[in-house]
Amino acid sequence: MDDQKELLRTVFGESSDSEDSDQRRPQDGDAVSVSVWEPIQGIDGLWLCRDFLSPQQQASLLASVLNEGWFTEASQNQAMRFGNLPQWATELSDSICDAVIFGDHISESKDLVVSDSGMEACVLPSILLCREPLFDQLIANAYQPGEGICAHVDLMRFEDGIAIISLESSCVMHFSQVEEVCDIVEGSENHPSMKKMPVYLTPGSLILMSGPARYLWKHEINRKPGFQMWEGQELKQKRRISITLRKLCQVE
Ligand SMILES: O=C(O)CCC(=O)C(=O)O
Ligand SMILES: [Fe+2]
Repeated sequence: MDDQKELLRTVFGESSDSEDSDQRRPQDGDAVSVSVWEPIQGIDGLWLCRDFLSPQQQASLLASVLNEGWFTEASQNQAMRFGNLPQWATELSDSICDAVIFGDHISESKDLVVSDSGMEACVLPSILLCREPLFDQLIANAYQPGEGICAHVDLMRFEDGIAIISLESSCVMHFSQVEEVCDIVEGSENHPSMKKMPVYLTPGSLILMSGPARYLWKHEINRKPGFQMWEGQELKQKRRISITLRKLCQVE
């Protein structure tokens, strides 16, 4: 176990068991026991946990979201909460914390995952993981088939360390470097650094963005025909709901 993990486990103790919640930890019969994190190659600070929520946990989270009265009509596509989050969101945030502390990394090479700086990469720097609360802003987005979100970097009013959980429908999220870091010259659209990097998000998956992934890369979801391609196939679209958790910057 690496030093950071050992330190975090000492600070946080062992994984907390379910406290009257379906979302906290996998239940009996669930196949998932330990969260597995994949670094997204080429995007420092972007990690994917594919099986973060079991099907049962997804159903429970979706029920909690819908129970808020959100998304009862197809025209309603966004809801936000600031400050004290609903209990289900606090539990979700605790589960993210557990998944970071107790999860395992995988890498194609089976070597230690290293960041661009040559340091062993961590899913979320401990300075972010230890802040209290970990998240205090929640945004839930509902996308009907064909709907997505334009390329953007999340607003600077939010701190580093952003989590996105996907529900209901798979999608491809594309990442592209912000222009200032691409050293753009005219006609450089085909330059490797301008390439959009696709990341496949399945229901129940979680991505964490920090550092370069949060500040130096834009993310977008284009669900127009022809853009949701994965392994040569166009994805079938249904409604997709996402939960984004962030922490507001403190104002002095
Ligand atoms: O829906 C998503 O997966 C992304 C949402 C997002 O990027 C945002 O709300 O800033
Ligand atoms: Fe975003």
